[in-house]
Amino acid sequence: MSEALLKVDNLGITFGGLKAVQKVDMYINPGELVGLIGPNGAGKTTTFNMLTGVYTPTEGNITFNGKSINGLDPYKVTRGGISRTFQNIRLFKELSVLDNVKVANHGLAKHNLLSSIFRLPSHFKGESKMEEESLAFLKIFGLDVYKNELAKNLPYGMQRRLEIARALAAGPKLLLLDEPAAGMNPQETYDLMELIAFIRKEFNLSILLIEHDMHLVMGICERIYVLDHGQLIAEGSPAEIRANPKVIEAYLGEEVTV
Ligand SMILES: Nc1ncnc2c1ncn2[C@@H]1O[C@H](COP(=O)(O)OP(=O)(O)OP(=O)(O)O)[C@@H](O)[C@H]1O
Repeated sequence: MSEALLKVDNLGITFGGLKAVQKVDMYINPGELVGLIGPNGAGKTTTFNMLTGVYTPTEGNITFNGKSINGLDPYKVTRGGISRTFQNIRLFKELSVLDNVKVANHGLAKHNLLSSIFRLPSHFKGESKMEEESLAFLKIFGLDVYKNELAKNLPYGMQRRLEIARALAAGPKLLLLDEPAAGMNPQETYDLMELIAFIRKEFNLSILLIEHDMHLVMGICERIYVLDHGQLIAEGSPAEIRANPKVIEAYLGEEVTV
C-alpha cells in the first residue's frame, strides 16, 4: 500500500479557553476522495485552516508528502501542493474570470497533465502559454464562455465553480473544498459531483471535502471522517457512516437517503 499523502496526528487548536479541535488523527492516500462532515461549529473549517497554514496548531503534527508542514505560511503550503476553496466565496470580484485563474496559475505549476488532455501545443511560451492553460481550466469547468466577464457578474453557482478552477490552476496534489455545493440547486449540485469526480481522476488528485449535502458526500466520497465538538467521532465508508449510531445521534438524525 502506498504511503499516505497527508497524515495528521493528534491535531488540536485552542482559542482562548475553547478547544476548537482536539486529538484529530487523519490520513488521505494519493488519489483518495474523502469527506469531512459534522454539525455546525464542529471544527471542520478550523481543521482546513490548520492544514493550509492559516492557523498554527497548538498540538499535533501535519505531514504532507513526507514533510511536516506545521505552521508553514499559507503561500508555502499552496506552493507545496495543497490548494483550497472557501466556504464564503473569495474570488477577485473586480477581475475577469480568466484573470482569476491566471493569478493562481502564475508560475506555480507544471501542467503536463493539462497539456496531455488538451494537446496544448508545446511551443506556447510565457504569457500565452499561461493564457492557454488558464483557458483550458475554464473549459473543464464550462466557464470559458464567461472568460471576459467580471467574476462578480457570474451567477452564484458559476462563481463556486470558478473558485475550484482557480484552486486547481495552482497545481495541487491535494485539493480541499469547503462546502463546494453550498447554495447550489439540485441540478448544479449533481453537475458539481460529476465535475469533482472528473478532475480527481484526470489530475490524479486527492480531495478532502467539507459538505453538508449528504447526497453529494455519500455519492462521491470513498471515506468519511465525522467531527463533533472538535473531536473525531467516526471514520469509515459511506455505508458505515450512515449506519453509525454516534453519527446518527450527533449529526445525521434518523435516516439519510441517497
Ligand atoms: N479564530 C477563531 N477564534 C475563536 N474561535 C474560533 C476561531 N475560529 C473558529 N473558532 C471556533 O471554533 C469552533 C469551530 O468552528 P468551525 O468554523 O471550524 O466549525 P465548522 O465545523 O466549520 O462549522 P460550519 O459547518 O458551521 O462551517 C467554533 O466554536 C468557532 O466559533
